[in-house]
Amino acid sequence: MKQSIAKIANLSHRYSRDWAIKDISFEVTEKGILGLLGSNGAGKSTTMNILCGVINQTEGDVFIDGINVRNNPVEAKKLIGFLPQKAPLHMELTVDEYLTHCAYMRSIPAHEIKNSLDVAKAKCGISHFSKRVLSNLSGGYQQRVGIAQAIIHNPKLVVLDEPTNGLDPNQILEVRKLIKEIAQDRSVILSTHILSEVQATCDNIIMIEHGNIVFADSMHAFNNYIEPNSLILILDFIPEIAELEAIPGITKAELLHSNQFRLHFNTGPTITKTIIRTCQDKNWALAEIYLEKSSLDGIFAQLSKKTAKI
Ligand SMILES: Nc1ncnc2c1ncn2[C@@H]1O[C@H](COP(=O)(O)OP(=O)(O)OP(=O)(O)O)[C@@H](O)[C@H]1O
Repeated sequence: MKQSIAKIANLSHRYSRDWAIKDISFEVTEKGILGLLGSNGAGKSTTMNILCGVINQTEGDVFIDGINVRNNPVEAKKLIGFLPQKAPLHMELTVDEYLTHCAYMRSIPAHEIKNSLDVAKAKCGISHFSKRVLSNLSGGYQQRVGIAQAIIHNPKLVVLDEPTNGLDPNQILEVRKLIKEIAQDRSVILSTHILSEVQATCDNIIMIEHGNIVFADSMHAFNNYIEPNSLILILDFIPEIAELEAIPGITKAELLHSNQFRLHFNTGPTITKTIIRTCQDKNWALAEIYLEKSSLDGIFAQLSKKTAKI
């Protein structure tokens, strides 16, 4: 069984009047990537800031490798690397100057600093930019420098708050690949409001909404739990809506464009086989059929319905 590296117990936080998170509990296992998914304002940054000792919680406890972050922040922070939503970069410094500064901030002994820089830069693929001023790097490379500062002291846990925000599609793929690499020998918590980010990167997922956890399990369990319930059907022959709704398992059919329909179903995704067979039998000349992926809002709606049934 995997060891736990972080324990978040009954964590709540209130900014002046309003609660941002309420009674959140979860554990982070050693190695692998945990995705913290939630829409804007759900409470992700608040959770991460408390976890990393940036702000103090109103209630509850956070333990990193058994160390209480609130009671012993200096020791706990030695085990954590943090890349906040806005990377703490000093744009006027070169990569080496900046990372050296970070190494001093992390109390790395002077004789180990060069090696720490070399390891972090090699891991993040930025060794060739050592002398480059940060403001002259692309957004993707600046983010790599942000990740390098988070691993400079070789922490057991790395916390990344929306690490691919603002990057172009190629940079997103590269940063995701880098995150997977750094998670090979430590735990990573990654926060995002993008479901596909978690699906592409994470082993486990925690979904948070209005400051509460609404789902916590493996990615595999999540994908089984959240099944699509609509599909798009494109036909060369246009049947009546009533004929589509007569297919067993179809609860509703909508005409989207001239020959494109959205079908809602209450069976599993194998409904597509029934539809393909019906199209053949009725000569509707099937051009295309595909399941629709649920949006984050749709998933929250599905989750709250399922949770209400439990
Ligand atoms: N410093 C603050 N003072 C008052 N309220 C705050 C503060 N920071 C966050 N909040 C509120 O707390 C709630 C949770 O915010 P938080 O930033 O943790 O969410 P988030 O999931 O990280 O969202 P985003 O992705 O937009 O950053 C929101 O309602 C937000 O407005």
